[in-house]
Amino acid sequence: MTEAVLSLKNVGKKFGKEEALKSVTLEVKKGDIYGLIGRNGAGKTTIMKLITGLSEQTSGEIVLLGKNKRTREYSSVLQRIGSVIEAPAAYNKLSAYENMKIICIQKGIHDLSVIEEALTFVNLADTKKKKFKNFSLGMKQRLGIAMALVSNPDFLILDEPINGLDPIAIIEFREIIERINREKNTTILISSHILTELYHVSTRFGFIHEGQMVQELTKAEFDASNTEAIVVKIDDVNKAAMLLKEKIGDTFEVVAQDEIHIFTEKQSVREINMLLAANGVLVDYIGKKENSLENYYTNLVSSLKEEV
Ligand SMILES: Nc1ncnc2c1ncn2[C@@H]1O[C@H](COP(=O)(O)OP(=O)(O)OP(=O)(O)O)[C@@H](O)[C@H]1O
Repeated sequence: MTEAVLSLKNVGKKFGKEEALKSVTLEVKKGDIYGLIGRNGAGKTTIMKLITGLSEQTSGEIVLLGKNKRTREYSSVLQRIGSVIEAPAAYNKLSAYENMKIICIQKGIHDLSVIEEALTFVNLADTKKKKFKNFSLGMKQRLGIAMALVSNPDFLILDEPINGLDPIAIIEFREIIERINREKNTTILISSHILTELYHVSTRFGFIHEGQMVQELTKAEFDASNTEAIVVKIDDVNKAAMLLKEKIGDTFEVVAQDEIHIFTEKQSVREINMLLAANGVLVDYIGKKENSLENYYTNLVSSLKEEV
């Protein structure tokens, strides 16, 4: 079984009377890129602050790299993690290199070659004297990651790093995360409410809602439970269903008076379209429904509301 880098068991956190976390159980395994998914205020930052020792849990157990948070050894394992929680903290008037040098001094790192290496890793090696205050948001986020990388962490924690980035910066960011995970063998915990992006980058997901862990699942499990479908909207659903039954058996579902979802991989969009059109069924729409983390999360959250 793959080793757990982090586990939370029944962790609760209260701020006064408000319960920000209610008995959260979560496990990040070695090698994971774990996507922590939740709306604003769901409790993502609170979890990250508890792990990094910026805040104390009210109840439950946190074990990081084999050490319980309630033991003294926890502070030593914190040195093996890197984190960017909320905004990356850097001096506005200093360059990327100068900011990195300060981090190295703070962390007691004498070999300054790590700076160049970390900056290269996040595509910031060419920023020369440019000051932090003049960086784009994407550059700021990447510098935050470079700062977290100087100590070569086993585990990297990133709180909402994609927020506010433009599409190109998001792709660049994704490539960097994947490279860190692959080339440095770093396990990564990343939170976001931009679910399409988390879908691409993560290998495992945890859905958090109103301070509770609703579900954890791997990307493979998610994909298996979200079969792709060909969606057709037609004028005559009965006739279309009859034609489809003859052609592909029961691998379709009538979901509305004008809509059918087809689950077989054997037929292409083009073949289905031709079958329907050739038999006089008018097709208003035909296309593929992609796996959507967004839909999955929305359905999960609304099913919770129905249970209440
Ligand atoms: N220091 C604090 N004092 C009081 N309440 C707090 C504090 N920090 C967080 N909370 C509350 O805890 C809940 C969870 O907040 P948290 O910041 O963890 O959510 P989040 O999922 O990270 O949201 P966001 O995406 O907006 O950052 C919220 O209701 C928030 O108001």
